[in-house]
Amino acid sequence: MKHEALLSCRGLEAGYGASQVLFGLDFDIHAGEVLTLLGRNGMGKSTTIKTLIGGLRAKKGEIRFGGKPIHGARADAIARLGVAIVPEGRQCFPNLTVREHLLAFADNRNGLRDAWTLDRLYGLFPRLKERAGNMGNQLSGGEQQMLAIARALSTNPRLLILDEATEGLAPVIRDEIWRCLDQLKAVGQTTLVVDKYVEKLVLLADRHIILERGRIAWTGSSVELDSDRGLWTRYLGV
Ligand SMILES: Nc1ncnc2c1ncn2[C@@H]1O[C@H](COP(=O)(O)OP(=O)(O)OP(=O)(O)O)[C@@H](O)[C@H]1O
Repeated sequence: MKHEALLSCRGLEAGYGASQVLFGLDFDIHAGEVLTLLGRNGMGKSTTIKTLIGGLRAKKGEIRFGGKPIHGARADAIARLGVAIVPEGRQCFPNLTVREHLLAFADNRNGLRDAWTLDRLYGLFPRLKERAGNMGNQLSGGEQQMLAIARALSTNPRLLILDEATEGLAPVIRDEIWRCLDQLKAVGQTTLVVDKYVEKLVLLADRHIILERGRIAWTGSSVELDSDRGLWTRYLGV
């Protein structure tokens, strides 16, 4: 028997005021899976994420996390259940050191095995260990992004969400983020990724959802997406 999904959406509709953006999304994220949300600009990826994390209220439909309904729950309550987001734009604190960032939010309230300790986080991002005593405002953009990911992991989330985590980063730093994703997948961290580097994501992720004007246009495995370049041109503009 298949286990219940960690997160499931049914008939999810959301938007801003009178303008509807999501028109009935149905999808599941299973524990241990790396899932991507793909689609051209303005197709509803960020809106989907905002709705999942309680930043925007669903107009219709259902979101369940760990079996509990969370549509209608507040963002802080959803975070406490174990959903952590690495937002676009990183948002590090200028006056906290790297180490302080990683300790200030550290928690394992959901009792995950193999919790993310400071040592494990430094193992994932050796660069952060070298910069442990530096303030947030002394870090490069790439280091801030690594710190944002490490900080989210320090809360030991059951679901990690990366929203355009490689946006604006130099290729060499982007590679660090891909390497991190690969390691997260190897240790079974359930992760939802929004990013535009499809050629990397088919190597790193298990499954993909393509959004087209607020609807799921296609969903399938990395092998399926990799072998159907028509999807790339039709829906992803690559
Ligand atoms: N705060 C907002 N108020 C009103 N409309 C919005 C708001 N945020 C997004 N939209 C609209 O919702 C639609 C979906 O946007 P969304 O940001 O979810 O797309 P996206 O797929 O994440 O694309 P992008 O990569 O450009 O962010 C777009 O038409 C956008 O203009």
